[in-house]
Amino acid sequence: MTDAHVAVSATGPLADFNLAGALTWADIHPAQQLGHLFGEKDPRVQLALALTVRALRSGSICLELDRLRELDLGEEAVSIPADWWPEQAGWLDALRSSPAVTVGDQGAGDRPLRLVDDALYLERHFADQEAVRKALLARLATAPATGTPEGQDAAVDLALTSPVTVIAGGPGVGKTYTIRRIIERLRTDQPDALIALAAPTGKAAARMTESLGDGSLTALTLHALLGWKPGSRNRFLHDAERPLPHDVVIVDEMSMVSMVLMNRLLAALKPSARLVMVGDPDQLSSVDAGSVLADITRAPATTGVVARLTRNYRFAGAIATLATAVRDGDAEGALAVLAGPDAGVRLAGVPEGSPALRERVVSAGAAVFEAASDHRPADALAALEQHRLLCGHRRGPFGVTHWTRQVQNWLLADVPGYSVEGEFHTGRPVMVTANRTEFGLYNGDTGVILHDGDRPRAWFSSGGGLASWSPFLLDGLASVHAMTVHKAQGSQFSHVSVVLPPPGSPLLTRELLYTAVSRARDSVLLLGDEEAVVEAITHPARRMSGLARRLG
Ligand SMILES: Nc1ncnc2c1ncn2[C@@H]1O[C@H](COP(=O)(O)OP(=O)(O)OP(=O)(O)O)[C@@H](O)[C@H]1O
Repeated sequence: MTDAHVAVSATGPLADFNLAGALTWADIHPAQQLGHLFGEKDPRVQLALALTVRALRSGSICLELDRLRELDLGEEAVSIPADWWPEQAGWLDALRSSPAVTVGDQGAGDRPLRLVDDALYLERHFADQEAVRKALLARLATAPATGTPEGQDAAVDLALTSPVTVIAGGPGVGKTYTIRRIIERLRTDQPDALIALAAPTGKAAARMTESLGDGSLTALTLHALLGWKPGSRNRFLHDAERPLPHDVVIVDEMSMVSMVLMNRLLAALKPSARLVMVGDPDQLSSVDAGSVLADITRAPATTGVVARLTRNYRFAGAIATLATAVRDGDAEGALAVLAGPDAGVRLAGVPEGSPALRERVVSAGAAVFEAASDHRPADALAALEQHRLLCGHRRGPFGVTHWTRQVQNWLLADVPGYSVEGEFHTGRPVMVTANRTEFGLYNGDTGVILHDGDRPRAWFSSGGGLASWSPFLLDGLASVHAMTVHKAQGSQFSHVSVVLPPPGSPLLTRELLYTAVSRARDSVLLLGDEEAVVEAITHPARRMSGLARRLG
């Protein structure tokens, strides 16, 4: 392999894992630094550090040494031969006696690594997790003693009194509806309470504002709420010394909140403030490391403050049955729904040759193109939301890049008058790839190109209305004939088609399939074979994290 990532100076296990594609220079470099700075020459300790950094990159807070086989070593990694892994007892001993490792949850934390419950952390991430744990336990200690709250009424009652409330449930169970009821109750019962609404992304915050809809409260990103300091990654104006003034903070789309951000949020709440966390713990977790919502809802300590919403008010039928089977790990049930009489859910083989996919993509693309050509922006945007092609991968034959090109070719072949001449051709669906708050646009927002005479304009739905800008001002627009499942999180479409990652892909997980399926309102077409479906359902992407266990 002649990859720029190959760490030429590595030797021993680091070099082996590097050549196998499981560790890159970014993982190995800190391990080598450890050798220089702490005199730690034991290759097993260096390997453990490199793997911990690697695990962080795929979202794990720590490296659980007894779950190494489940470690996500990336898209390109070949499977690691069993005899490459150091023998575990000896490996743990080497870590325990290393000058670079603090052992146990006490102690100064002046070493770069920490070993707790046979899980290895970078000290900074252990500190974040520990701070989150302690802050949650302190809040739980003053929570009212209830049984297991279930349903919307219990959720509202809890949010009115408990220092911490979790409202957990899938799409359409009334999470937004319940937030609205909480706000109404607060306004009558606790009219002096200062309320903040927040979400992890700009797009989610904009959607929260819109769906709560009376304009009296605006949701902010968590970064904006906490007073992010430009140029710093995770430093904020509000912290324990300068807490937020709010009495109640309601955070939506909690599944996307990382451990470090959760720590900053908890630190910035004044002691009397109540925190209401809303989200779907079964969806994909944050881009940054952590699986905070899933951890919190799983820990026995939080049973009394997690209100689960299960009744679906939006859709019944095959999509809901499929989503539930996927979530519950019921592969047989999922295959039965896919093979059943309801055409709303279907499994089709090899995507390239799938006439069903081509038909969906072309009819959706044609509708967007027709409306754009007739200069009907509202119709073009509505048509764009009718169907979305989702991929697990970005690159390769199952990825967004390949499928964007494929869809374009289908449209060129099948839609009369369709042309891709010029960068901003009529009907091109575009996606904003960075927050552009000056335009009211957020990373992940989608729009369509229309023409005013010969000038292209990019049209978006914005704040309940329509808005358009010159696409040249919005640099970084991408074509959105296909998008990743990750990017689609928080959005729904009438019809969804999903190119499944191939069997063996580390991205083929239960959470990915559940998130993809639950984006659909009216129909979902899965592209892949039964093996891929079964593999996804039987592989929960359990990120490694000590939070659930240490919360108790
Ligand atoms: N108790 C209820 N009575 C009547 N209608 C309800 C109730 N709860 C929710 N709904 C309706 O069901 C639909 C879905 O609710 P809502 O949008 O709040 O779900 P959600 O959990 O926020 O979904 P998503 O996560 O997809 O945003 C909405 O139209 C809402 O008005």
